[in-house]
Amino acid sequence: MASNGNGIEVHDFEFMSTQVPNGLSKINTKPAEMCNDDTAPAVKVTNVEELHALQRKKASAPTTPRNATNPSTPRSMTPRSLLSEEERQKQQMQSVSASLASLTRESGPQVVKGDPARKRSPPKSVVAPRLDISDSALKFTHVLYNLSPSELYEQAIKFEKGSFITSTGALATLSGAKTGRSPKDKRVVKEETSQDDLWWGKGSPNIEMDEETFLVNRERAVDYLNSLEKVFVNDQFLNWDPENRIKVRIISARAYHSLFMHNMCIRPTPEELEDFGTPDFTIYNAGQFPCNRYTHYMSSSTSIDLNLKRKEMVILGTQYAGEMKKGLFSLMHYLMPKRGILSLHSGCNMGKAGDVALFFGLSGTGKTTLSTDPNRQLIGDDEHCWSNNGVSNIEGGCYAKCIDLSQDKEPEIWNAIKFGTVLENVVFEEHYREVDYTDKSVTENTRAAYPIEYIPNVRLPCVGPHPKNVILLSCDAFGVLPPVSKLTHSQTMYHFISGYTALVAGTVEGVKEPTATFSACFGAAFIMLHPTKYAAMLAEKMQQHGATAWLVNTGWTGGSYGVGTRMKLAHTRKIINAIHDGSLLEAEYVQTPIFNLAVPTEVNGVPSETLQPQNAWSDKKQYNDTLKKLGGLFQKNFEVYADYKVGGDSNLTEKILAAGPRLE
Ligand SMILES: Nc1ncnc2c1ncn2[C@@H]1O[C@H](COP(=O)(O)OP(=O)(O)O)[C@@H](O)[C@H]1O
Ligand SMILES: C=C(OP(=O)(O)O)C(=O)O
Ligand SMILES: [Ca+2]
Ligand SMILES: [Mn+2]
Repeated sequence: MASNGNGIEVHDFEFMSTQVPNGLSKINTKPAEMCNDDTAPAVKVTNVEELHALQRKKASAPTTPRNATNPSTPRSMTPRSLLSEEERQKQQMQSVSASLASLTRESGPQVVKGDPARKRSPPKSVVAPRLDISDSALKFTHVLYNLSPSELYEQAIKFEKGSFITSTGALATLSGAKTGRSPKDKRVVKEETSQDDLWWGKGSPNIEMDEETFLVNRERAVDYLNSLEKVFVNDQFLNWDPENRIKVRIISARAYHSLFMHNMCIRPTPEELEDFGTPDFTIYNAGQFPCNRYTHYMSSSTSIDLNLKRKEMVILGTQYAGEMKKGLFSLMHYLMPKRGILSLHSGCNMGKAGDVALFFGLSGTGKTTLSTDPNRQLIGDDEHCWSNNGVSNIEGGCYAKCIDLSQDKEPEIWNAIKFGTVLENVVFEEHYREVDYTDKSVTENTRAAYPIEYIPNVRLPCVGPHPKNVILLSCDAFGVLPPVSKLTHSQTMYHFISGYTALVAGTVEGVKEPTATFSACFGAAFIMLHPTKYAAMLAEKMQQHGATAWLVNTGWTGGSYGVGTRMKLAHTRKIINAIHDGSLLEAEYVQTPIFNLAVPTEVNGVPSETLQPQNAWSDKKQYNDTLKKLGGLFQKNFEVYADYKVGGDSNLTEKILAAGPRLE
């Protein structure tokens, strides 16, 4: 072998070659009539740019499939409206420019659609030229509008630190300093259109803010977003009930946030996107950019501000994506009851016989895990509406906890963690990018957000008939609540209003004492009206449709946290199966002390001795003391509701008060 002088190796043998003056051999090209493998015609381009342009076919982001038989709805490329494509795009960008407009300057920012990295010629403005020129007005903000998961992956990986593709194809991301919601930093504007309807004061999640302060924060977010070279805009829907669909626009600074909402909201078809028009609600997510602590009402550098009159939400100083999803849920908790529709913090699935079950519960109690069931169609894992027509999912995706996730115990969720899924704050092996779901180094609240159709037995559209069973999930770390009990109508209301769960205090070594959490309607952080309003609606709907309610403890058995163990998921699933198939309704029941709960003596597949919690405890005195202690916590929590009426029926209120634990 020899070198040609340029460091390139030249093979010093001769094959059909002729010697040329510089000593290098020239290989003869084959005659045309000889056998040639290269039968495909040459590409029709004149340069490499054109070749690369060919690689990318014009289309829009994937939509949420509308039915189960055809999950991949063909993407029509013919615009339905009479507007030219150019005119339509212009209107779209004018709408985005209006959303991003500063309220203190003359007109909206100059927005231009597309990735700044791909532009070669100067962009054309979509807003009229103005006289009061400022630097911010001269600058273009590039709008990455409803990008597809692939495009969002590329943006995240190129520009956002901490973004990686895992071994199964998911996008691993970091949410920064905040790895959970910040309920103490949530503010709701007190304004004349909604203030009389909303729940204010003790126990309420709605901490007030005035209209002007909202505008200060809005301006801060808008200025921050416009100062960026590019922003992500998602135009999507909430609610599978077509009559009560809400159009939402989410403006964010990160591809991770855009992909998260792409997965979590309902994805429009190209036709729906064309007709999108003005959104009903807009989120300005400034993410890592903090609020100004000198601003009135601010108690930290994080602020999540909801303005029902302006139909806007501003997020400053947190990148936790769940804040957007749950912010929209708060909005629905205001809008839907106004239309006589009950909004529910619950999972929902449906059996082959068309029997629908709701799974209420606070964070981590099992809504997502238990509504994802191979034998039943998934309607949704977290947010639903119950109208006169039945139930509908609000969202287009699921948001599962992944701590200790195993393929064995939760195969459907495991398999959903693939290309397109956002994995938040998980830890992975650095070379193969295999996720270690047991690793809590970043947080215990690791999450996966995936489109709902990633669960194979999804029900599309995500709607169903009136529920037959209502399951109240409680993760009782005290270990005294029975694994399952059947509730009376008034007990259902008592436990729904109480919204009890007790999780272990944290991951700190040696923390033994569980802390009780009472969260009205199993979602006090998201409700907008007084809890009794939702409770009255639930009571009425359950009675009207003859639904049965159950209290299921997915928490501890055989002792409190530290002594006992977590209820086996396999056992909880057996219990849930017995609820679904109707067999539990036929069972024999015994009443428990203090809480007076009806507990079945047998459940197929569950050891009978675990059904009565006192049997599972070795220290009976400790069991009794713990049970009394929990009863006392329930009573104390309920005191504030003693003065409220549930619905028009004063009898019901009395019955609810009597349905709680009795300590004698
Ligand atoms: N017996 C059980 N029932 C339900 N979930 C359980 C049980 N034991 C352990 N788990 C775990 O608890 C977590 C429940 O979380 P998830 O279903 O996401 O809650 P939610 O959707 O209500 O916030 C999951 O990580 C699940 O694996
Ligand atoms: C995203 C959340 O939902 P959940 O834990 O109920 O699944 C949350 O409460 O932050
Ligand atoms: Ca969940
Ligand atoms: Mn939830």
